[in-house]
Amino acid sequence: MIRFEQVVKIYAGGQTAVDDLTFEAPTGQITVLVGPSGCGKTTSLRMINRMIEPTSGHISIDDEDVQSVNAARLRRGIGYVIQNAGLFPNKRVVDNVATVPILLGAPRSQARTRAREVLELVGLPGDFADRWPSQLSGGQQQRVGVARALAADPPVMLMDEPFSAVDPVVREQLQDEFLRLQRELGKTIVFVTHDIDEALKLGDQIAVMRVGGKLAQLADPAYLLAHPIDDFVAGFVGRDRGYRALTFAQTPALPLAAEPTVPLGTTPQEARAATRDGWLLVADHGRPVGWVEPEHITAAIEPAMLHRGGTVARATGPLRAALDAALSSPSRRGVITDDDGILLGTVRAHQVLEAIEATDRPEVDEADIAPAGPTSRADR
Ligand SMILES: Nc1ncnc2c1ncn2[C@@H]1O[C@H](COP(=O)(O)OP(=O)(O)OP(=O)(O)O)[C@@H](O)[C@H]1O
Repeated sequence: MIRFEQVVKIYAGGQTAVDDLTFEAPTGQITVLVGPSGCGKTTSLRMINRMIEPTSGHISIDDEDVQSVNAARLRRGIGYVIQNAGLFPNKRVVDNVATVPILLGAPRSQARTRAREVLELVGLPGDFADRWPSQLSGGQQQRVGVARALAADPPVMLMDEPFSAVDPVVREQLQDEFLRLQRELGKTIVFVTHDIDEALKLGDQIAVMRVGGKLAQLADPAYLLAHPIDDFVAGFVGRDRGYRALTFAQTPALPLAAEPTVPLGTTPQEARAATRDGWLLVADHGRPVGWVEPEHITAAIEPAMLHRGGTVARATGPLRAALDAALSSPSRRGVITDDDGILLGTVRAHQVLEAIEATDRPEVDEADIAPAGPTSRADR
């Protein structure tokens, strides 16, 4: 666990960057520091590995005060990932990743073997290792940055806007892969971002900071969305927070209606006989593949005829996904499957809304600042 106790940082010019910061980042979880530009996120992060020294207060890792550890040694034991990856341009990818293990005394060949393993783990197998950083895309460079931080298998990782410099599609992929990795590795991570959506997606708990370096609220994502502590936090988590909170709502049993399906290859005549309201669900071995309008087909059903707009939701997934499935379906019936993608039935938007109405909201805690709840990544 990383613990901040009344940490203050006042820079030489008199600028208070961090003001009386107290919080804990629990072992094996992702704590996200989020807030507007200049609120002291990076300063807070860099005080953990002593790239910046606090003016007063204490930071400890597993009850050991970081001030009592040699700064260079401390840093080698903590993974650190920054925006734009910060790779050494004159070192091949494999040697970038092997840097810390070598500094820690690993023989070069062993460090390189480990580097190749970690590169594979982050989705850069084979010949990527032998390229120069300039021969990689921005997203691939970020992956190398994550691999480099993981190479020495540190229990603690500090990540400063690691996915901000890539386009939104690549960012989503990197976030998904990062969550998958974290489920396997269970590192203690402090992650800085100014993007509330990224914070809500990645954080087991979120520390919202305000300009002046003060902690505004510390809570898990569902609680933060349901109970922002003041106007600043409410504004920061956004106007559509009620809708976004559905991402975290436990799914009650939805009233699913049986939905007739036909396979690919069904003739127009058969399809017209099977439809109830002009739309017909096509499934392949129980897996829904899309909707057709039998009135508008003139040949046996093939993939190119399918309406692809509708999303599919898992029965165990969030209510937001079920609502989206209903709203995006051309038949207005949302397709619901089991975890293996097998059709369970369909649901209408008003039924999802009724389920939402019946859902408990997170309770308001007596304390103004809520502790992170028991929700873990694996549950989402
Ligand atoms: N070396 C420095 N000397 C003086 N002031 C600094 C220094 N570094 C940062 N600051 C100031 O401290 C405050 C906090 O900066 P910090 O970089 O920690 O914020 P941040 O929340 O990470 O911002 P951003 O999201 O823009 O990166 C800012 O007002 C900044 O101008």
